[in-house]
Amino acid sequence: MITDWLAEWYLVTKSLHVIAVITWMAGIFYLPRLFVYHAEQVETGTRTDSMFQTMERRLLRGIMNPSLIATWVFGLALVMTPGIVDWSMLWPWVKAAAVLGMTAFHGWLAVRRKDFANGANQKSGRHYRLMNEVPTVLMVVIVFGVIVKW
Ligand code: HEM
Repeated sequence: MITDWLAEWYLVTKSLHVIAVITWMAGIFYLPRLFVYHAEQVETGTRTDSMFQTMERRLLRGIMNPSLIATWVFGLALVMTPGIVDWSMLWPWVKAAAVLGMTAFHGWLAVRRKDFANGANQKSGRHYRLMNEVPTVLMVVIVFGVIVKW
């Protein structure tokens, strides 16, 4: 049975989940910082502009997208592991909402990266600085949710 197998591998799955979370969050926090410098310091069409575009593309495609997929795959494996998630409690619902918010934020960053790649960014450095607070709040909610387990 798959559930027996998931129960046996629970701690390994959880370790892989946390590793994927760390690499995803590294990118989630760093990419908006790159956008701040890109928006404030770099003129469109210069060599520095194309260097920023390369860094942004590689961070998103090489690190963040695979990490998002791994976080979801191992996270859903944990959800299916017997005895781990009690849906009558509050925390799994709060975590689910915050994790969907984090995934939506990732999608927003991907769209903004395309704007920079097309030389069409409209947003200010201040805007990206403010948006950086979104994943911080979500991360606090997720970690307290999954560890304190209200
Ligand atoms: C993407 C969808 C996600 C799903 C389906 C998911 C689901 C889960 C589940 C079911 C557990 C096991 C809880 C337990 O063993 O008691 C877990 C553990 C954990 N998750 Fe997630 N998670 C997701 C994303 C995230 C994100 C984005 C973060 C952090 C920003 C995160 C941080 C953690 C941490 C730190 C643990 C370990 C908690 C502990 O050992 O007590 N997860 N996750």
